[in-house]
Amino acid sequence: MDVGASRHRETRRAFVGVEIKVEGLTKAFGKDLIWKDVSLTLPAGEISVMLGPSGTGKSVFLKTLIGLLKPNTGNIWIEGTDIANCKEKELYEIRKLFGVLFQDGAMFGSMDLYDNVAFPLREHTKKSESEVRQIVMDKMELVGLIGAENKLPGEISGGMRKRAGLARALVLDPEIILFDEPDSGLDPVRTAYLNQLIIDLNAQIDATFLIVTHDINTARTVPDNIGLLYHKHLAMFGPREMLLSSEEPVVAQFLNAQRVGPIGMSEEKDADELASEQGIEMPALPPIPRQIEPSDGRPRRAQREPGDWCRENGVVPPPGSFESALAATADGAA
Ligand SMILES: Nc1ncnc2c1ncn2[C@@H]1O[C@H](COP(=O)(O)OP(=O)(O)OP(=O)(O)O)[C@@H](O)[C@H]1O
Repeated sequence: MDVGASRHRETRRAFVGVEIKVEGLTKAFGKDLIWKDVSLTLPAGEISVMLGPSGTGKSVFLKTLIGLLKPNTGNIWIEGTDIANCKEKELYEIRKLFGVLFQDGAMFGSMDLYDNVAFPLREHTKKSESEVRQIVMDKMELVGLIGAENKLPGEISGGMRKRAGLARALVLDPEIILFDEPDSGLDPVRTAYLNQLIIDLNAQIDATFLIVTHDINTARTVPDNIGLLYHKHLAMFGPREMLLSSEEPVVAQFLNAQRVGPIGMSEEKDADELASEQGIEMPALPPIPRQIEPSDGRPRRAQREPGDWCRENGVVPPPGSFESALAATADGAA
């Protein structure tokens, strides 16, 4: 009998995470408008990614979702509470649903990884040290850090720090996990491992994930949904296949990392540059890659069959879409 698999089954929860419904959200700092009228729903238990050129307010969006920043107008509904307009006490309660992985892991430099991961438990619960130990070791195992408990954050690599930050974000069993650029500063191999870890984690805990990233490969292969902030508004938000098959110039340019299109060096291209591009066609959309699947082969609750959304919506995906990585490699080699 596969003991690992049965233990895994037991740890999968019988419920899915929490939906976040954002309505007409606007944020400005003084006269400086960051984004306006953002509306979207992060579906319960699904993985969503928020993309956008630098400075478009992705981190501000994350901080607003968790109530660290107040929007000027709009609502953020979580389990029947509008956290954009609720009392501090209610916000405090709702915040307990969140786990956040900050960009640099946000570890205390003087504490070893064990104490860093144990910190929220010691701070926010009355658990005994033996219970704390069990939870910390469980989460350290989940992120592959067993054996590194006594290292200081300064003694480990950036990838390990992120995983330690993730273990700490998990100790209070969050229903929603926000990842602020989890792949920043990581090499492509470490990013691939972290992306697999994110998928495996979602399969296991069914929480609602929102990832802010600049990494196009992450955006194309990890999430169930993609959003794009651009020019002070939400250009588009929807299922991954919808955005990856979209010909909308801003979406197609950003998701395919192309130079031709409306987005320029300083976010918007100037009129001359755009005029010189008149008549230049946008390159054809590349194939839609397959979404990363859990490493144990069991589908996530939110996972859909490759091409499902395109079929349901009568969209013909770009040629070569959804071929398995192996088939694509074999084709390339032929
Ligand atoms: N507390 C604050 N007070 C005033 N302005 C702020 C504050 N926080 C962020 N900003 C401004 O909001 C804008 C958006 O910042 P934010 O960090 O959210 O962008 P981003 O899309 O996450 O960028 P990047 O991709 O480069 O990390 C920036 O112009 C920033 O200066």
